[in-house]
Amino acid sequence: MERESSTTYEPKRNCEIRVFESSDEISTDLAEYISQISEISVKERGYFAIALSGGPLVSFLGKLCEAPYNKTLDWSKWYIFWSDERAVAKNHAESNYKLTKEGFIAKVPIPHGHVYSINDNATVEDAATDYEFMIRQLVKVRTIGVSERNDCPKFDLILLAMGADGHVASLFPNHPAMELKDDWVTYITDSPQPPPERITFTLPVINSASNIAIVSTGDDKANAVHLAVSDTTEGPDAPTSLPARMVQPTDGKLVWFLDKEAASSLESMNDDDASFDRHEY
Ligand SMILES: O=C(O)[C@H](O)[C@@H](O)[C@H](O)[C@H](O)COP(=O)(O)O
Repeated sequence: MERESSTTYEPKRNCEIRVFESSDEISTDLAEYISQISEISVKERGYFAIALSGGPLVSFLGKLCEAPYNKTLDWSKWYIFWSDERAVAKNHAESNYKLTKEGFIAKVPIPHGHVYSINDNATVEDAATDYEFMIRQLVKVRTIGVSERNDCPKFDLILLAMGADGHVASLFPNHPAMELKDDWVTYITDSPQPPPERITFTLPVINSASNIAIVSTGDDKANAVHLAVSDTTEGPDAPTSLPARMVQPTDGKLVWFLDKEAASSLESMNDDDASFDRHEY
């Protein structure tokens, strides 16, 4: 795909930032990005283990269901997981599973048995335990890779959205769930955004992925994007408790997909904290 890079900053933090004119352009580039990672993963490991999030993310997967990807990708090697789920029934309008099924999975030939949804028929505590157990089984047989650094699952790709408060998956600012080091999957019962009960990957799992993409649009995200990618470590803006900032792959690659509005605060970064590669397409 032809790309033009308009501005490049010396990267200090380990990420790439792609800025687009419209959601449609994000969708186009994201499809190519996912397709390339899927092909590499299938070639190298025989599988493609991808974790999705809920919310608006599925609306960016439309191009992946169309030509050429619907014909060229080896969908039989895809394994689908969720980085978080809201504690609602699978047929509820707010179910991440339902949103993803209707907007993506039903449109591509991924084998039914490769879709690992989170149990909606248990307490959030039990659902988190079950999901972690299931992931452990799949790590053992290497359907999901393993991080050599910490034995965490190494998903080929984790796709995240970000809220205006900087939350990713169901990890919210200042929430104790952000501190978990040994759990892979946890639950919360006090989400500041409804519904209150949710199941979520922990930061060690997110950060162990080979590839992480954060897709974020809208000017309400501009401040969180700025705090997440800046090098500020002191002062009132020090974003140590911002979940999106804590997404720091240990051995993988992080790419931000932003529209111009979400990227608008990046323009004000000066040379001292211009800490990212910025490309406009
Ligand atoms: O799980 C949820 O309750 C939300 O859907 C959430 O995680 C969402 O991804 C962000 O809030 C970004 O959503 P917007 O880009 O639509 O603001």
